[in-house]
Amino acid sequence: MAAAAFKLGDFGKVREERFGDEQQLSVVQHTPQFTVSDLNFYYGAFQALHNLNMNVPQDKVTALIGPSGCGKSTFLRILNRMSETVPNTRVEGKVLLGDQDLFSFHPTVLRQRVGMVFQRPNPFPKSIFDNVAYGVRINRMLPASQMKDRVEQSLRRAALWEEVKDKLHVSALSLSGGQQQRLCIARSLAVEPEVLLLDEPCSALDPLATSKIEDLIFELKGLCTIVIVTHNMLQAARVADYVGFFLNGKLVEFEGARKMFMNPTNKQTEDYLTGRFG
Ligand SMILES: Nc1ncnc2c1ncn2[C@@H]1O[C@H](COP(=O)(O)OP(=O)(O)OP(=O)(O)O)[C@@H](O)[C@H]1O
Repeated sequence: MAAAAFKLGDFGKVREERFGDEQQLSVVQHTPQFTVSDLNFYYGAFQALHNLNMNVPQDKVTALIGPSGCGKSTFLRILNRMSETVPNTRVEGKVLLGDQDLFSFHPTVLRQRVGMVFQRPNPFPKSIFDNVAYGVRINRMLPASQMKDRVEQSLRRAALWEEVKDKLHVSALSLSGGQQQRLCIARSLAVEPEVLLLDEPCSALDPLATSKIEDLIFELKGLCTIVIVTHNMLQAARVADYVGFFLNGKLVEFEGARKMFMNPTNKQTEDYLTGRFG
């Protein structure tokens, strides 16, 4: 998808509206949630990621941007080991979650801590309540008596409670696309993950639903670490604290969002942001 044409000043206006007179963030200021060292990833003989090194800061929003096919989703899927579900793949290098080796976890345990929401909402063919309760139930995280509260809290956090509180037992498939996506976010939040990975969560949504999800991402800041892949540069400017720019499987630049959008270090980053390619 070609990026729309922007001037860096356009991003400055968006940042100011959303963040006011913000400080420039430096990556070293924050505790890393993920520490990525010399990471390579292969689909068969094809190398999709090349020697990635970065710290993804804890309890902040990090946006991953870059043209189609540059490896953003591959990287995101490594962070909760969904990448391993693709046959004939290989990973090299090191990723720490906090101070623990990401690859030492049992994937099911890891995915309780690192939740993921996909591009297209994928509710289960169950009631709204059962969708949200699903992960909590299968992981036996709570007694049944506390489930109602957890479901309500998760739906409230996903800004969906008011719209569904009177129909918790109807099928989730009867909800609109935007509501289904917020339901999937509520389902991920219900297990109280430390990290939420969002792979283009708004690409199938209309502007109103998109703006609700962006507000939600903004509100979740400080409660969990969010890593979002997006093709929408204005969306990245509206929600991100940090931004990583990928190109051809390499991480070209990783910066505080203000610096990235207003004064990128790399010429290729500026060309991508301003729509000269992509
Ligand atoms: N299952 C797979 N098998 C083989 N190659 C794959 C597979 N998934 C992705 N790739 C390749 O890996 C590279 C990176 O793909 P990836 O989906 O990570 O890019 P992306 O930046 O997320 O793209 P987009 O923005 O279009 O979603 C591409 O060349 C893609 O063709």
